[in-house]
Amino acid sequence: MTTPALDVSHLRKSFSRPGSDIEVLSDTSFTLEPGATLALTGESGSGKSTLLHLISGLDRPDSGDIRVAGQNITALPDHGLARLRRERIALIFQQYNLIPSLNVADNLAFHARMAGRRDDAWTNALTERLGLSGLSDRMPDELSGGQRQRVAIGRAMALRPALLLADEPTGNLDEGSADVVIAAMLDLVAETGCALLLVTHSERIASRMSRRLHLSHGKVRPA
Ligand SMILES: Nc1ncnc2c1ncn2[C@@H]1O[C@H](COP(=O)(O)OP(=O)(O)OP(=O)(O)O)[C@@H](O)[C@H]1O
Repeated sequence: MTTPALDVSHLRKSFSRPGSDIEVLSDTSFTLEPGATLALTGESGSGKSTLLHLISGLDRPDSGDIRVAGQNITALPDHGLARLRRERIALIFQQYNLIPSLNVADNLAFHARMAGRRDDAWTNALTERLGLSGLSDRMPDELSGGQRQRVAIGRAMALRPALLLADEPTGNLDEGSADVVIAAMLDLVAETGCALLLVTHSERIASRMSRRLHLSHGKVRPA
């Protein structure tokens, strides 16, 4: 049996507010196989970003388990979690989050170099596959939104993660640029066997994923 890229089991998360607690996730469970693509939808405030933060190890659940490529991240101490996040989980955000002082080539290779896993052949292949070959010397502020997001995808995939988490990755892009970005992600996910969990408000983008889940009242259900 294949080990799931992601196994989320009975997750609960509340936030304490003066006078009241907000239960955001009450019993959230799902799995994602290697190479699978999943769209997560839900109303604003339903907890999509909270769920991504827990899966990426940026925050801890109150209870429940999260396994990434078989490893239970909820049981890991902080340093082990930081390492797993660096090596197995990649994140793409709506705001690109490129390093403004580094050019395209250095942004793309940044995380792999930081992890001591420089692989020039793979980063060169990613540069070409993402249509960035002529842009290697450009700085982030000299790029369009779609180009910036393609650099962010390259940076995420340079480490060959088991799981790619994308939070509204095309939220700032027009339809044409969004389509190019989604096609690039799906192409690289299919090639590497990485699993993709993508949060979106867009029906059009969600329909491109192989599976869909809707988050409502703290639980996910097939959409
Ligand atoms: N650190 C926090 N402290 C208190 N409440 C929080 C915190 N983070 C999130 N929340 C609350 O948890 C709920 C879910 O927020 P979350 O950002 O996960 O929703 P979302 O589905 O991603 O929304 P959107 O689609 O608008 O981005 C909201 O009611 C939010 O106010």
